[in-house]
Amino acid sequence: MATAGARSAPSQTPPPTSAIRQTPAGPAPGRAEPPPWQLQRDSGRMRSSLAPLGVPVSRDRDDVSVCLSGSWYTPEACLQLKDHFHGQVSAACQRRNTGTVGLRLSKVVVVGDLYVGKTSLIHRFCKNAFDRDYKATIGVDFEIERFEIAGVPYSLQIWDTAGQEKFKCIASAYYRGAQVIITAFDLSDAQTLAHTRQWLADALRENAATSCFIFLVGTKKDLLSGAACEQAEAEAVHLANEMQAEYWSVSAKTGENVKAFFSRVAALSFEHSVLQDLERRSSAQLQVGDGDLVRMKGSSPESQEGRGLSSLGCC
Ligand SMILES: Nc1nc2c(ncn2[C@@H]2O[C@H](COP(=O)(O)OP(=O)(O)OP(=O)(O)O)[C@@H](O)[C@H]2O)c(=O)[nH]1
Repeated sequence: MATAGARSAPSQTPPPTSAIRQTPAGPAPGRAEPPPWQLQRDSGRMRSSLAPLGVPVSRDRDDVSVCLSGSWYTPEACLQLKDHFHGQVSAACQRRNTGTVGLRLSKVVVVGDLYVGKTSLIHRFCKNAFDRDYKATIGVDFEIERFEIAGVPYSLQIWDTAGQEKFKCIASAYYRGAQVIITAFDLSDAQTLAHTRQWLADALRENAATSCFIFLVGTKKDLLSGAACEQAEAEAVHLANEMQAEYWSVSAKTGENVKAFFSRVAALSFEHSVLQDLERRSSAQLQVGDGDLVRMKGSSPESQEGRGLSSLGCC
């Protein structure tokens, strides 16, 4: 991935109660376990194409607890209105029965026009930094963010893709396998909102819509206020509904909503990953126990019906 991580010199001049809150660092000895819906973000990360296992975890934990709802978006702009994880997910977390979820990376792909602030959004979340200078992303770049959700380790691999047309074919090669698609636009530039349809269509060409969470994110919220902001957000919510996406407004400059947004991304994709894993394991068990899979040569299923083990010559 020769182009990953590169930034070029500037070639051109982005249920209705809040439950995301700061919590103290992970449970100290003797402290009560966090409730199952709590999520703790670990600021350990890496910038390379190495596999996720063994990614160093830094000690400066920046913990957040997360629930599945938030108050900064309207219910119409929300994918799911619920306060807690699915019952099976909570139970699996409590029993530490989340299979390989903690070992895998969930892929998040961020797409959108050039200059809308994709890199800035990711940098604000992963590095808590903001750069006023524009350096175009060349191809793709990625960050890995590690979380602990309800005691289960969980990692997001967040792919930053180039918005410039000339890098589009490189970037689109990395869309496949996304669990989350974040389509970003600049709240102060209506054209970039209109282009999100095409960005989403391109990302969905490589992914099944039913297997992805789709987010529409308005960036640079700090540049708008009052009626202009309300109007831009209303148009975005309307489009988000069409796209079956969840809408968020953020500012990488001020940090507004950035952590809450990624916590929401992590919570939804974590829940989905655990449910998928439970389903996969239960269907694998069914197949092992399914008598149809083992059949005596030369005999029809009907002729075997009603036979006990002794009639098959076992005992
Ligand atoms: N005021 C303000 N400026 C922002 C914000 N986010 C990004 N910018 C600025 O917008 C410009 C473009 O930001 P980038 O994050 O590089 O944009 P990008 O979408 O990654 O661009 P490409 O890599 O070309 O696709 C930079 O000058 C940023 O400083 C924001 O929230 N508020």
